[in-house]
Amino acid sequence: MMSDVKVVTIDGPSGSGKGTLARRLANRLGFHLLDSGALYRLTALAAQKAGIALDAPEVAALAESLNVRFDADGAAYLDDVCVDDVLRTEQTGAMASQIAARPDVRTALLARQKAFAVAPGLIADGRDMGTVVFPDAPAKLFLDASAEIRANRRYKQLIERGLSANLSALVDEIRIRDDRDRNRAVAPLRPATDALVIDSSDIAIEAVEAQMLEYLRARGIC
Ligand SMILES: Nc1ncnc2c1ncn2[C@@H]1O[C@H](COP(=O)(O)OP(=O)(O)O)[C@@H](O)[C@H]1O
Ligand SMILES: Nc1ccn([C@H]2C[C@H](O)[C@@H](COP(=O)(O)OP(=O)(O)O)O2)c(=O)n1
Repeated sequence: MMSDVKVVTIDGPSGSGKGTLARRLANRLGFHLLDSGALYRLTALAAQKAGIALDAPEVAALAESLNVRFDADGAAYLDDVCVDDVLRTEQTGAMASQIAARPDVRTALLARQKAFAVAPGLIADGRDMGTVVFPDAPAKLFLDASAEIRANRRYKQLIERGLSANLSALVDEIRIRDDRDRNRAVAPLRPATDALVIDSSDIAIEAVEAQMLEYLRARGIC
């Protein structure tokens, strides 16, 4: 039952470190992991593959019937084909942000996200984990960092993967995506009123994790 499951939510804008910290905490605590952004990205890719416009009402039906799975490393499969490389690009992130503004798409993905809450616990990474999907979660975190620092992190990540990147274009893209995610009518990106907000602009990953663990210990999660 949901109440037996310790749900920890981590929300925040692109490049704030949600995915990195969610993985680290899930490994450390032996909890399951929900990468909710991947579901929005997969829906956008499925729409593209089916030739459906991102603003068409058919996208919600597609989201509902999505044939997806994640392997043990978190790599995503759409219709049994690994799509992880294309899934993680900035272009797919931008498409995901567009379809994510549709209320019917968000509703279509809700039950699928809630189903990830399985004992002993879940680390849920996204934009509305603490506000909409798991409003009763006993622990809520919100990660932030300046747009410049987040774009810089993304730049380094892309270069490390051997991909080309343009820093000033990344700053612009991050600002556009932030703006869309923060100002949409349904489930906008914002901290839950009971979330611990951590600005990681000047804090190393290990120190962010230490702050999160201290918060989780204080709430009896670990
Ligand atoms: N506190 C931090 N300091 C420096 N780099 C960080 C920090 N947090 C995350 N990163 C790096 O920033 C990049 C983006 O992090 P990621 O976890 O993918 O962010 P998000 O899931 O919020 O988009 C990764 O390369 C990650 O290693
Ligand atoms: N819970 C969520 C997760 C993602 N989204 C949307 C908005 C985001 O810009 C896109 C992509 O999210 P994702 O977390 O994969 O992106 P980042 O890794 O933070 O760059 O999906 C959302 O609306 N709600």
